[in-house]
Amino acid sequence: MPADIRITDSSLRDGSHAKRHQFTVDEVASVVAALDAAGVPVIEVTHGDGLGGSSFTYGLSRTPEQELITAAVRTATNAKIAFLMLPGIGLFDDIRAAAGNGATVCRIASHCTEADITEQHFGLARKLGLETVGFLMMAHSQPPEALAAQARIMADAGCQCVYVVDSAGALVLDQVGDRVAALVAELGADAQVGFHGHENLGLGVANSVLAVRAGAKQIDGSTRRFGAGAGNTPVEAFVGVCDKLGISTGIDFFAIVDAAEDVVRPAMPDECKLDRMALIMGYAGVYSSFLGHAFTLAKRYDVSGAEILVRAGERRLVGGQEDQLIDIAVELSSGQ
Ligand SMILES: CC[C@H](O)CC(=O)C(=O)O
Ligand SMILES: [Mn+2]
Repeated sequence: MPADIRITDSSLRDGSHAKRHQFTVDEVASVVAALDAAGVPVIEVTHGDGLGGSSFTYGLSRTPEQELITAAVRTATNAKIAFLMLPGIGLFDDIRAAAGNGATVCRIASHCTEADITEQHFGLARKLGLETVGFLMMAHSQPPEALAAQARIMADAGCQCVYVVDSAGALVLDQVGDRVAALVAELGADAQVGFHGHENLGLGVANSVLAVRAGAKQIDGSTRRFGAGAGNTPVEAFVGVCDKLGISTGIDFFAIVDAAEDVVRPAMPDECKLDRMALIMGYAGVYSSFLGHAFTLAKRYDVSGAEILVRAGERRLVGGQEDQLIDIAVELSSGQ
């Protein structure tokens, strides 16, 4: 029996932000082995900012991501290995390399008003025979109908599942359902709809359930919430909730609970916490991957990390504008 929904685990990609991109091959292999054994159907492995993200601006990787992808592919017996790429950070050749190393799901992300920058990348991915997923990031910042129009651009370019991506963990309950429903109505049989949640307001699981009720067929999470900000929708909790609601995921609850505790937690530098800075991100609508940057800048310039995030929210900064966090920190340190 096919599962009702397909879960993609992002611990080894969104978790890369929380790990400051320091994954080793051994960590990736052990996490993939445990998730695969628990029945997780798709596992995403890439630098936190996607292919090509290893850089001074986004954070240098300890291990080249293509080596991590290769190790994941070698380890998985059933799970598909996915990678993320943001046009402008990753290049066509990065997609070709990931495909050559055996990854089969290509996830392409843009800010949620800029889907047109993904068109060529979806074209290449389909030509390479990859399954395609599109990410409309910072989805809280646009109303349902605007997101649906952007989803249409991705689907027409060859995207097979468009995700509503709550990058800031700012969406609340029906705000998720309304957005997912708008995409489902727009895309019909042309593409599936997915949801990617963050825990910054503590709603990852509840928001994901509402996404499924509105018609989402693919849901992202991270085991042990290992992700940016307060982390992602916890896969193990979501699987347990789905079991109780009669939504089949194909993942064994007890096996994923053990994987979370025994394998994923030891690979994490710290728990992903619902603390002051994470809550502010959810409340102010700030990109979750800014957390580590704000933390580092707060220390370097001796200013409040929370205040950096509040100003980032006021300026409506989007992914790729990490350098503007430095401007904010400098302003705060000079009393502006
Ligand atoms: C930098 C890409 C970003 O982390 C993608 C993502 O997971 C999100 O927007 O939530
Ligand atoms: Mn994310």
